[in-house]
Amino acid sequence: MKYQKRSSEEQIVMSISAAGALCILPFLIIRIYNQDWHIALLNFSTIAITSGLFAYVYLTKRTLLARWLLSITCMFIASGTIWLKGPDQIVWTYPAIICLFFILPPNIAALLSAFTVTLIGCLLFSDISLLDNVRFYFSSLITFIFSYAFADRMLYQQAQLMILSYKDPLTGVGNRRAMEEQLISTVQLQRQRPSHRKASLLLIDLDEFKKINTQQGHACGDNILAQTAALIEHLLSSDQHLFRFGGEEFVVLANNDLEQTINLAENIRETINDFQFEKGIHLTVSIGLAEYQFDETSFEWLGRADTAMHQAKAAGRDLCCLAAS
Ligand SMILES: Nc1nc2c(ncn2[C@@H]2O[C@H](COP(=O)(O)OP(=O)(O)OP(=O)(O)O)[C@@H](O)[C@H]2O)c(=O)[nH]1
Repeated sequence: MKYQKRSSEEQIVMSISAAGALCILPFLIIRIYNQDWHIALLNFSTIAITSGLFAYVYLTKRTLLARWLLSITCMFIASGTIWLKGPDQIVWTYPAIICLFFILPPNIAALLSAFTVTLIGCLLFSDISLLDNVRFYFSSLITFIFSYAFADRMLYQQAQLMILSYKDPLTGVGNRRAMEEQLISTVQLQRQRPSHRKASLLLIDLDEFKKINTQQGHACGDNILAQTAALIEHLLSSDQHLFRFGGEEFVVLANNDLEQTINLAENIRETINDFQFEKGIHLTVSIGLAEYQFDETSFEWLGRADTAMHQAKAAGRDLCCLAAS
């Protein structure tokens, strides 16, 4: 069977649904045994809903509707149980709050859990002492604050990790992973809509870069790479994206017609040639340029740009070469 990779959202919804159904099952059996039909019906409905949501996410990989339904189920199973069985079921409030923060964005979870706590508070108000009321609100508030802080922190760290995983740490431009994903989506778009505006690739290789490392040191080489990336990035429009392909090679993905991309390549070559780097270092680049051809893969497209770049090297460097069709 083919292994299906699941997003973290799918995993969270599926595990909470499965855990919910499995944890409630023993209670359902006890309720049926005790002929406690109202709560048995509530437990049965919860198991049916959570199992259904598990199957829905498993089969469709969609989570938006499932997350909302699961949150509403969490809220109502907690308040329903307390309403039917009385104050000794109060403990179900805390897992319900934590669950909401796992499933929904922190601000929405905060609103829904405040609603749930208020609802349960109203149901319990006249059944428990004033001190127990205060205890309930305080313990719910503490659970709420910890869950909010944890969920908010997780969200922030997730966003930071996402940025880091697509960024080259030395130059700050997109890394190879970012480039590959962008290339794949560009190829998909070009295949689906051949009439869509053209896309071209520039493969930019720094000439005789090894000499800089050998003569001036690796740290100086690093600075030159970062400066080169900044110089190129400065020349790009919003339709053109720079990535570090690896080592001293960069790629520009340009969603322009060929003429514009040829101008861009010449502009990059001249700008770097004219620039005075630190310690009086002078640098040139060789550029291979390839326009996307219908139905080729991203690998083939990049391969043609690479061949053109090597032709530029072979022809004496500091040149732009257009790939053969
Ligand atoms: N400082 C520094 N050097 C790097 C980095 N990545 C790759 N290099 C160096 O880049 C150099 C690339 O050398 P080569 O592939 O032989 O090419 P070249 O000297 O540029 O010569 P041509 O490409 O033929 O013009 C190697 O010396 C690598 O060590 C890096 O992140 N920092």
